[in-house]
Amino acid sequence: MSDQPPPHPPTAFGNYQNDIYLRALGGVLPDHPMAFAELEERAAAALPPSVWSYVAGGAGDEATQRANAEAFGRWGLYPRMFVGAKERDLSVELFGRRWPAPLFMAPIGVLGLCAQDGHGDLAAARAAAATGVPMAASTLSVDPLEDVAAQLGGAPGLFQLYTPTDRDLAASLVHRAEQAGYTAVVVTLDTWITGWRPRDLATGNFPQLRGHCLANYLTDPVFRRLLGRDPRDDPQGAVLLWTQLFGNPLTWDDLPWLRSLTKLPLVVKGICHPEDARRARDGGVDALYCSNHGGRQANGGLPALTALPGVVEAAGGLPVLFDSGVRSGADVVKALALGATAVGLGRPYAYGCALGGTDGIVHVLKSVLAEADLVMAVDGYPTLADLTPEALHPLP
Ligand SMILES: Cc1cc2nc3c(=O)[nH]c(=O)nc-3n(C[C@H](O)[C@H](O)[C@H](O)COP(=O)(O)O)c2cc1C
Ligand SMILES: O=C(O)C(=O)c1ccccc1
Repeated sequence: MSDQPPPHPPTAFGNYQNDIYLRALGGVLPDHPMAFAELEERAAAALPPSVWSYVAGGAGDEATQRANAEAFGRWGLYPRMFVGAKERDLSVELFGRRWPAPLFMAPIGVLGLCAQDGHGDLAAARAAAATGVPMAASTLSVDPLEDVAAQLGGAPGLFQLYTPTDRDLAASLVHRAEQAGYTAVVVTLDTWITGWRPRDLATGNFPQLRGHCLANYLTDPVFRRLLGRDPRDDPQGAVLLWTQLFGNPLTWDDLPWLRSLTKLPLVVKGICHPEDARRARDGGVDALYCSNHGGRQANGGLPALTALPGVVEAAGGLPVLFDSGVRSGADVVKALALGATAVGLGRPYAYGCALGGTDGIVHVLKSVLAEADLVMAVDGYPTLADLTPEALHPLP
């Protein structure tokens, strides 16, 4: 991965709208859905049922998952007039790189399986290359993290770490991410154990247990040493070893060790309580990531958007990444106004991947960015600095 910034001007995302209308004048309509509801419906039809239920499903009766998305409806943006927000600048500096917009692809473990060709992680990396939108690559990928990084084409990549119980394996994964050119390490804290997921339980489906998305382990020298033989000679043994190594119930005592693993910026994902935000900041992390894993892990939780302002306040100026329930450009703008530094898109880009691989993901990213840009234009917020909590009014 080169250090060159991606060749995308950090502006005028709204032009995607013009492109679509112009193509339509020539008789060509968009290949992919323009509304989230249709995107979801078509992805449901396109994906094998087991992949669909894994991706779309969540914990318990999915009340928290729904609440994540509904929370955006409880805020309204004030439109401001006579601003003349003719040019918008959505670019943001993060982890030593300039991002074209405060949007990134959240880590999605089974993304690989969402693509028709079975290589969704590579599709997402190519979509990052095509748009400049950074990708957070999951530990659980079909293709090894090095192969994913090789497709990023200069767009920033973040490596998401599921911290294994074996410290040497953790160090090896992080070292590989550094070598491959990722610009930050995101440690996910809320998934050392799998939440209660009725859809997956009803179908007895858990992709990793069937050996899917384990490439980062199978290619790892430490994992292979622990396995004691070539994983191809013992695929069952490899999955069994993975189940033993995957989930590490970390405590605050582990944070100094996590911090010592890398000089790259360290981000902790799953922070929703202000006290946790303060402790993580005091423990030397470089950024917080407010998320409830899209309601996949624990039902009965508060919407991540509701937790965001408390995390931002406790962050004391550290960047705060955010995801969970973002479905549109307007949602992105609201999360930014509530203090997010950058916003992660989750399921929607996985659905784009299901419908059209790289092309489908590019369409989803461009649509979300175009809407965010046009909301900022129409409502009179030309820069990210204009998006403050004062831009929002709570709805009854
Ligand atoms: C199918 C699927 C797999 C996921 N895998 C991971 C993962 O490997 N690592 C991680 O940190 N988060 C993972 N997440 C959580 C996302 O990063 C993000 O927090 C979540 O998708 C946000 O919710 P939303 O998609 O409803 O907006 C996954 C989410 C989905 C839908
Ligand atoms: O499905 C997920 O959300 C996920 O990230 C995961 C990964 C491994 C075990 C359990 C959940």
